Amino acid sequence: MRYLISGGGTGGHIYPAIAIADRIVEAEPDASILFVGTQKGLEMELVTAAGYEIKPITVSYLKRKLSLHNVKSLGMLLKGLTEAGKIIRQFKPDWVIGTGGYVSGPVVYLAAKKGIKTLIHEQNAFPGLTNRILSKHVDVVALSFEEAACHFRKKDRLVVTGNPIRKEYYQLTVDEARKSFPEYDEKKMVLIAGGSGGSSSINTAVHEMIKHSEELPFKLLWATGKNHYNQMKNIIDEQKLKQCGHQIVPYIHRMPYALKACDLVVCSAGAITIAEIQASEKYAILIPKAYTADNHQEKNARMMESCGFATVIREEELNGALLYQQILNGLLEEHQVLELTKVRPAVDRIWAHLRQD
Ligand SMILES: CC(=O)N[C@H]1[C@@H](OP(=O)(O)OP(=O)(O)OC[C@H]2O[C@@H](n3ccc(=O)[nH]c3=O)[C@H](O)[C@@H]2O)O[C@H](CO)[C@@H](O)[C@@H]1O
Repeated sequence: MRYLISGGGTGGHIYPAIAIADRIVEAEPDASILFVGTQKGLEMELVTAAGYEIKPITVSYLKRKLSLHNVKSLGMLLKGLTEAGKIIRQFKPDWVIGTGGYVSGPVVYLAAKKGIKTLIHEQNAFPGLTNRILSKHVDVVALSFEEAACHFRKKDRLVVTGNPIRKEYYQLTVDEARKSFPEYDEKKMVLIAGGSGGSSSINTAVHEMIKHSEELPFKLLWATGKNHYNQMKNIIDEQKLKQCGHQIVPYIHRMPYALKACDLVVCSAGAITIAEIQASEKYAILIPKAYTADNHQEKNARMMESCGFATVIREEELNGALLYQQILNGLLEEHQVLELTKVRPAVDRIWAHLRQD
């Protein structure tokens, strides 16, 4: 079978698409898979690194109010629809799958109009605009949370699958993962990341905390986010940081290993990151990004907190001293983590729907 997959913009849309592709290939090794993204998006790098072919189309996001930007975006959307149409005609997919982000809009919409089978996946309890529009046209709307259902009108096509994550999260052992990080052997390893784009509030608090980094009883693996990296490197004493055994990087490419190896995670509360933390069986300090649609990151974080799997710090109360204290508490106390054996991987549920024609 032939599968065209589109999802982009941020890691939270791209990694689920890769996880679904990996599951398809596992079940159907001779399947043909092609991704569609935008030239500027993170998807070009991440999808290629995962070993799949990706073709670009031209699209841009729409602002919620009238603006010159929207006039330009509509022009780009028309161009994107033409380009998506050409890719669909040439590739002749049996299924078209969208995992959100505005790039998936024209691809999935055109495929549905042409009568090709379509599935979209929504990662959050509050669905994104592209998926809400597409849901009226597609065959299957796969949800990660039951709570998302009330935002969709056509209930007959909704299925709850959970969030698909890459299989390494279920397969890696802590011992295997730790071999990739021998430098953290004698102190606890704390992983810090602010989602695929990084978080300036987390970076600022970490910077405040590491001013006295030689005294910290743990070592950091700190991903600043690519756009924040140069600025952070300019204001911290990187040499001193290194001497104390901490690492600062723009982006962690081997996140399954880092998450499995670490003793504690500090991160923002994107839906995919949370699914990965659960699968890695780690306790987390979650700092939800405050400006997300319907404040969905705080809802994700509170759900983890209410189950006892995380401590939540709101961005407005975050500072270096509080972060330090919560990391110490997180490392010292015994915490409960999700029992993985009770969870059926979401990719299996999604695959079950793709298999039914
Ligand atoms: C600001 C915003 O609206 N963010 C949204 C976006 O975030 P974002 O892309 O940050 O989404 P997530 O936190 O869910 O996922 C980030 C992904 O990037 C990976 N990663 C991250 C950092 C790094 O250095 N290396 C790395 O590999 C993580 O392991 C994860 O797989 O999509 C998510 C899923 O739709 C939403 O829940 C988030 O609210």
